[in-house]
Parts: sequence; C-alpha cells; structure tokens
Amino acid sequence: MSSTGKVAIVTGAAQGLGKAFCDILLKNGAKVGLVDFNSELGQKTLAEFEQKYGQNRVMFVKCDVSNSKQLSAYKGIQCIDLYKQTFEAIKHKLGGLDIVINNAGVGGEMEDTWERTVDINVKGTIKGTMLGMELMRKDKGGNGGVIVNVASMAGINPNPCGPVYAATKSAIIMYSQSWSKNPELAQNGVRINVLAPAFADTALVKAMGDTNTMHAPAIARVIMQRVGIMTPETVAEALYELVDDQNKTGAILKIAQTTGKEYHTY
Ligand SMILES: NC(=O)C1=CN([C@@H]2O[C@H](COP(=O)(O)OP(=O)(O)OC[C@H]3O[C@@H](n4cnc5c(N)ncnc54)[C@H](O)[C@@H]3O)[C@@H](O)[C@H]2O)C=CC1
Ligand SMILES: CCC(=O)/C=C/C=C\C[C@@H](O)/C=C/C=C/C=C\[C@@H](O)CCCC(=O)O
Repeated sequence: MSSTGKVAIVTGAAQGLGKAFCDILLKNGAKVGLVDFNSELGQKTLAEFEQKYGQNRVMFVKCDVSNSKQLSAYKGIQCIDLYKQTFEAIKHKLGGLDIVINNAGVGGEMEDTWERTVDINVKGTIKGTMLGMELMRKDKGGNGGVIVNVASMAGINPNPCGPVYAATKSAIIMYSQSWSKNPELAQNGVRINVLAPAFADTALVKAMGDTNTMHAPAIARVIMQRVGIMTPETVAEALYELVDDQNKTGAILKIAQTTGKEYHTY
C-alpha cells in the first residue's frame, strides 16, 4: 500500500537508520519532517531528499529529543517546550500528522555518559510517543495514525556490552506494549508498534570499538559475526511493514541479517 499524502515525523533522521526510514516513507509517497540535533548533517540530508523527491514533501527541524524544556528570552524569560513546538510546526507546515517514528538513540555506558543514554533513548522516546498521541488521537482533533518506536534486539536478549543501552531498549518495548493494550488508543485510531533490529551498518555500530561507548566490545564482535550486519535499507523495509499494515498494533518486529524477520511475543 502507498503512504501518498500521509505526513510522517522521523527523529534521529540525519543519518543511519533514521535517514533510511525517511527514504522509504518518501518513496512510498509520504511527506516527511526530519528531526535531529545535528543541524549540519540534517540540512545536508534535507538537501539530498529535496533533490530526489522535490522541495514540498520534506522539511528539517533541529531538536534535541532529550531536552524539551529550554529557556527562551522571547517575551521575557520563560520555559518553552521545543520538542512539542517541533512536532506542532511539522504538523502545521506539512498539513497533518499520520506517522511518528521515534528513532533517535545513542550508546554510552560510562560514568559520564550513561545518563545521557537514558535521557535520549527512554525520555526522548516516551516524550515523542506522548506528542504523537496528542497530535494524532481522534479525540484530540487528529485523524489517527501509527507510532513506531525503535528499540533493539538488545532490549530482548541480555547485552553484556551495554547493560544501560539494553535497559533503555527494554523500557521502550514495555512502554509501547503497555500503551498498545489500552483500548483508548485503538478507539482513537492510533496504533503503536516496536521495531527491534540487530546490527545494521551505521555510525552507531562503527563506533563500537570505542570503549567509551560500550563494555567488552570483543563480545559484541562475536555476536555480530553470529547475527550479521544489515544494510539500513533492509531495516527500513521492516519498519515500513509496521507502518503500512493497518492490522498491526502492539507488534514487536525483530530483524537480523542471519535470521530475517520474526514477530516477538511474550
Ligand atoms: N545500528 C544498529 O545496529 C541498531 C540501531 N538501533 C537503534 O536505531 C536508532 C538509530 O540508530 P543508528 O541509525 O544506528 O544511529 P546513528 O548514530 O547512525 O544515527 C542516530 C541519529 O540520531 C541523532 N540523534 C542522537 N541523539 C539525538 C537527540 N538527542 N536528539 C535528536 N537527534 C539525535 C544523531 O544525530 C544521528 O543523526 C537508535 O535508536 C539505535 O539505538 C537499534 C538496533 C540496531
Ligand atoms: C552500548 C551500545 C551497545 O551496547 C551496542 C550498540 C550497538 C548496536 C546497536 C544495537 O541496538 C544492536 C544490538 C544487536 C543485538 C543482536 C543480537 C543479540 O541480541 C543476540 C544475543 C544472542 C546471541 O548471543 O546470539
């Protein structure tokens, strides 16, 4: 099925899996709002997509999903919610909101980085889900839609290289599953699914030899050899299945190079 005329938001869209998710959504006719805190890379990716798909179907907004409340000097010092403003601006400019992909995520396990991992992966995804529900629920003036939260196989299987990372991804899975069991969400036309990929060829994985990012990278390399490394495009096809299949809510789709796609059940 096509997503022609639908409007999507993808966080962490400047590179890697997020960029591939934007591409498959654009290829299938959607308009896409790219969100990323890396402004330079975000603008570069935006220019690529404008060239490929035209200027009116894509926009970029700089936003750090872990830092929604920021002080603004506009009209006196006040706290503004930049994350909320970002989603609202995209809905306004692209003419609606139907698809939210909460993808922004990082690794970082050390004393000075683990809290950032929790803030971005957990708080960023929860807040993105809340905003998606707020703007898409029929009882709040929306037209319904779908949220896909990007977890990881590391949120299902124990991950000796990244206990904090694994905990954040488990949190994403159970947060999303819990919402999917609330009939209120379906009654208001919103589906919520989880994508749980194994390794894909992105900057996150390339940085894995860095012991500032993870524990025991040698173990990760052994697991990686066993499960293989996917292209971002392969992962994007799985993502699109969760977006496109109107019957899918509460689904957890695992995908790995060696084992392919499999729906996980508890
Ligand atoms: N690459 C892999 O093997 C796998 C990745 N994942 C998950 O997929 C998601 C994307 O990962 P990759 O594309 O591999 O990573 P990546 O590092 O290539 O890209 C992540 C993007 O998110 C952006 N980002 C990071 N923190 C942000 C923040 N606070 N606010 C806004 N943007 C932010 C970065 O600027 C970057 O553009 C992450 O949630 C990751 O945990 C899950 C399973 C496997
Ligand atoms: C600190 C960050 C971190 O721990 C690793 C990040 C690297 C890649 C992204 C991550 O989301 C990928 C995880 C892939 C896991 C794949 C499979 C395992 O869960 C299988 C475990 C069972 C086995 O030992 O084969």
